[in-house]
Amino acid sequence: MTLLRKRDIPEEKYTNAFLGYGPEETHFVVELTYNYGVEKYNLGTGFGHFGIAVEDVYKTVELIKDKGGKVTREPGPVKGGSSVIAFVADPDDYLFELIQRKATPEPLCQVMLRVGDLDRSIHYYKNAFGMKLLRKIDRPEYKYTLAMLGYAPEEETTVLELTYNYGVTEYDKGNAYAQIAIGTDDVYKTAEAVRFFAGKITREPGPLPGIKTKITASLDPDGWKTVFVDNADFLKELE
Ligand SMILES: C[C@@H](O)C(=O)SC[C@H](NC(=O)CC[C@H](N)C(=O)O)C(=O)NCC(=O)O
Repeated sequence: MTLLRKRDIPEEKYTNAFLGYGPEETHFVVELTYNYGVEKYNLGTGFGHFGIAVEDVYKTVELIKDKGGKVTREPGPVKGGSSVIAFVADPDDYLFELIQRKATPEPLCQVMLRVGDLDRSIHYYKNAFGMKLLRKIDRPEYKYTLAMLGYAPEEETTVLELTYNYGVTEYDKGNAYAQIAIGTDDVYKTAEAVRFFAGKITREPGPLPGIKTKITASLDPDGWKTVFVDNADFLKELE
């Protein structure tokens, strides 16, 4: 990944770094936050991983090992399927799933979150967020079902991978993973849609003090947070 931007907000006692495979205007990026003096977080059990598409999982894992990285699952076909995958952990133990795919414009291809009722989540993300259900995979032998949701095909964009483990209705969300952010042309309408489809608004839509970018923050039926940011305001902020 490339370090795209770093900002220090001393008055709020944190520093952010934005990393990704392309500019923030067109790519999904990871926003890392360092809160002054906080060295350790609880990752909980609900957050799964970020997915990264690579052309050769075996070679990538060798490179990661050579650089002293931590491999938590050796490369090979996924249990119950044929995709070649591996898992690696970053220094804070966030998991990254490496997924073997042809070259793609968006290698940062998944955010995996565990949910307690897959149909409830699919209904919510389709209707409140306008996402498409791209794929559903049931692996009864491993007692889980996945749903891939997003705004474009998986080969082209980042998708939300929601995982339902049979019989598990709740997870510890910890205090490490925070949220995804999605662009919208109208934060007010988005907030209405969230409320209509039983999500919760935790920050009323409107401009942020100081920078004036309009945002709204929401929780899905499992309590996973999404911040919506006004597209035009965000582009101005990046200028
Ligand atoms: C692309 C898609 O097929 C995958 O890579 S699924 C990866 C698979 N996921 C799960 O097992 C989800 C259920 C699990 N109980 C959980 O909550 O994480 C996976 O991680 N497989 C591991 C393996 O070794 O194959």
